[in-house]
Amino acid sequence: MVVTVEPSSIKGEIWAPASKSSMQRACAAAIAAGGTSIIRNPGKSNDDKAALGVIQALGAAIEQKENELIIRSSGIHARSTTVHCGESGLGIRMFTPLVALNEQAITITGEGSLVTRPMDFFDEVLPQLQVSVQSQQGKLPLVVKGPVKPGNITIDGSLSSQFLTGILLAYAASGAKDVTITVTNLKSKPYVDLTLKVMEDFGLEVPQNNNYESFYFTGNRPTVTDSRTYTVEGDWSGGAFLLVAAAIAGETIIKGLDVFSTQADKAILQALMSCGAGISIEPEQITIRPVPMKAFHFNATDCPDLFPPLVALAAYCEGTTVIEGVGRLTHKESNRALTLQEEFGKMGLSIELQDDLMLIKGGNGLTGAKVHSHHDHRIAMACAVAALKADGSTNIEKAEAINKSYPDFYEHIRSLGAKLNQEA
Ligand SMILES: O=C(O)C1=C[C@@H](OP(=O)(O)O)[C@@H](O)[C@H](O)C1
Ligand SMILES: C=C(OP(=O)(O)O)C(=O)O
Repeated sequence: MVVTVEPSSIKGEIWAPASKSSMQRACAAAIAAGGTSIIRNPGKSNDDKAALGVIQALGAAIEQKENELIIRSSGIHARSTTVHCGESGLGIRMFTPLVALNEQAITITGEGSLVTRPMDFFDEVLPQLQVSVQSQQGKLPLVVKGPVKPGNITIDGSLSSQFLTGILLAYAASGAKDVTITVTNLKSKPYVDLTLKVMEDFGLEVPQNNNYESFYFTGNRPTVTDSRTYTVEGDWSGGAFLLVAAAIAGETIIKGLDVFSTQADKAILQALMSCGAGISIEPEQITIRPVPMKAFHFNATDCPDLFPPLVALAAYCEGTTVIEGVGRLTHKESNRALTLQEEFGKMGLSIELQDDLMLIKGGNGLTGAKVHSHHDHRIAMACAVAALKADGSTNIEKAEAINKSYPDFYEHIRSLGAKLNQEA
């Protein structure tokens, strides 16, 4: 699909979408905790749908109601020998240790960019938990045969926090007792906070967190409840595109973003404040309007998904913006440092990469161009937002990539007045 964005002004009020990080964790915690879980504000992105498919394959029953889901679980008992994780990095890394709670061999597959993303972690770590694993030299498909036997282990957290999220959930689900997960060089720490928060919300044991260096399970699960209700959080990652669109293209009120959330991408607020954006934060809503903005410095090491919206923002900030954390971008849906450089380059933006730093020379205006998403949802959304104030129209090829996280994105910005055209 090609989406054409014409220069536009936006105005109005919009609700942020459901967070796939919150929704996918809720699916995993619901099956791990057992009993009945009512999930309010469920997400409907492709990654969310994949998570629902995985827990069904692992034995959960799902009932769809209007704006809520009911998940019933009697523990993790696979009813299929294949589990499909769609294109979700979190999905495969979080669910693989849970799949490995089963005794039978199960094949774990995925699609799109997921087939080239690194999974070597499992080759190294799962055998230490008595799980046999086969991969294609660290890539999909994986075949795992458990059950996981939790023990004291040391894992590397430098590539992704998602593996730790999976191990934490699997340890909690299997009643790990008196064991410690030691983690070296953990990145994306707030995502681990979100995991621990969801574990707490579903009544799983939350291990003692020793400064993100080790996590200790006593084996004492808090009072077990048979049912609970969980509301999926509004998404700061998708919401960041709405906030940046407003800062660039017109006064907008964004609702549904919890300023007390543990989501990593809430840090977009710091960047907006550093560049002098016209922002007003209230408990129920954030209002943002265009004012002249200046270049800023920002460390995105622990919130790498903010790079694409930050580049769109920096393009409209006077001077050279510096963003740290480029090394975190290599293994996402695309190699995002390079795709941002290439696609924004077509719109006339200069982006330099110096080791872990990205330097963006903003404030010179952008030119509409023919760009490509590289099948990466965040690249498509960043280009669409930046195109709102470019000179001339922008065509985004493979624009449907947004379905991975934010299927309503184009509808949402259109409802605010953006001039968009979609062609099959
Ligand atoms: O746990 C999560 O929900 C995620 C963690 C982050 O990955 P890394 O831990 O690999 O940085 C982030 O980039 C991804 O989009 C979602
Ligand atoms: C990298 C992302 O997701 P995942 O790793 O879960 O595929 C993302 O949403 O930008």
